[in-house]
Amino acid sequence: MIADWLDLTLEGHASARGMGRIPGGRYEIVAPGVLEITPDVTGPKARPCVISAGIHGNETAPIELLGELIAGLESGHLIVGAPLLLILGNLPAIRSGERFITTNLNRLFKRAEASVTGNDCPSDDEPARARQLMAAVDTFYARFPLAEGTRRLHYDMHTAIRDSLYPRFAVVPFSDGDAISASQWPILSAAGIQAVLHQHQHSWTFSHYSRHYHDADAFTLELGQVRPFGANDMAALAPMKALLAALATGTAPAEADPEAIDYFTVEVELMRQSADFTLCFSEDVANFTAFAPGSVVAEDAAAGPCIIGDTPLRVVFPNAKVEIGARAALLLAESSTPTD
Ligand SMILES: O=C(O)CCC(=O)N[C@@H](CCC(=O)O)C(=O)O
Ligand SMILES: [Zn+2]
Repeated sequence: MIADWLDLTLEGHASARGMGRIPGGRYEIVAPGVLEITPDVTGPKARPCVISAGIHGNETAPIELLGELIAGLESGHLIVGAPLLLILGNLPAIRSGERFITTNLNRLFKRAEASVTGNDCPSDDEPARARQLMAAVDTFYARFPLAEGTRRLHYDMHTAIRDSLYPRFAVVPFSDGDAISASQWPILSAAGIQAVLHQHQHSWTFSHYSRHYHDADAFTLELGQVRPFGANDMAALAPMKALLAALATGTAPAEADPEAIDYFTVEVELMRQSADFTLCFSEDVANFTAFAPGSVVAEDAAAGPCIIGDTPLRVVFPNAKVEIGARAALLLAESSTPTD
């Protein structure tokens, strides 16, 4: 029973391997917390989809969404019609309700460097998990060749630490390859995504991995704010749930006006460079808050002040407590188009 797989995985009792049937297809547990589902017959809009949650252990709404998807597939309410790789990311962190145990898993998705010795990580837990997940994604995408004119897909679902002027938004990882398929914007709009920000440089996140190495349409999706299990506003995520159902059944997702989304590009990736680092605004400043030219947004003993230049910029993911050398905030400019 794959619904049990989710519970047992979260409780730490799941077997590492196992396989069986669900209505319309079969499943295989290919690694702890990694479930591959293969349809008997692919639907008209099928594309190989990686859907991941819990890369940060305290971000529970995406795990609830994944659970609802699996329950629908197992009960036959949804008939699987596309190859799926469903992933629960950082299992020890999910069990302890922490963002991570030793180091941020979502910065380690870089080939041949996940065992990085240079990141001062005292344990191999998260680097080992990154290697395992990269291998699972590689195997999955290799197993299912693409139909003519289709792209691979990866939605890596998260929730944000802070409140946000746009509660649901997508991060588009940087790529020097093909642009994201234009068809994604109306689909994300219908799924309730309100803003999109395009990264301007490599970031070695999980979604970046699928885009950079596999040319997938790949996104980090921020779906509300961090809450404990049971305290999430799942009603606000009903359109996202419907999108996941369409992907899983290989049917056409709903579409809405892509101009309902506001688009941004990253201008500055603010890094914490010293132990003596502070953000010059309060904890309750929401994601996407704009700072006027001349505003000092951070002070760093090594790098000096970070001052907004000639145009206003919006702040996203501000976090003064990140490891030294890690990203402490993104500063965004408004953009008129969704292309990257
Ligand atoms: O709210 C925050 O400060 C962090 C929320 C979060 O985990 N965001 C992802 C974004 C990944 C990306 O840039 O694509 C992260 O920081 O890993
Ligand atoms: Zn996250």
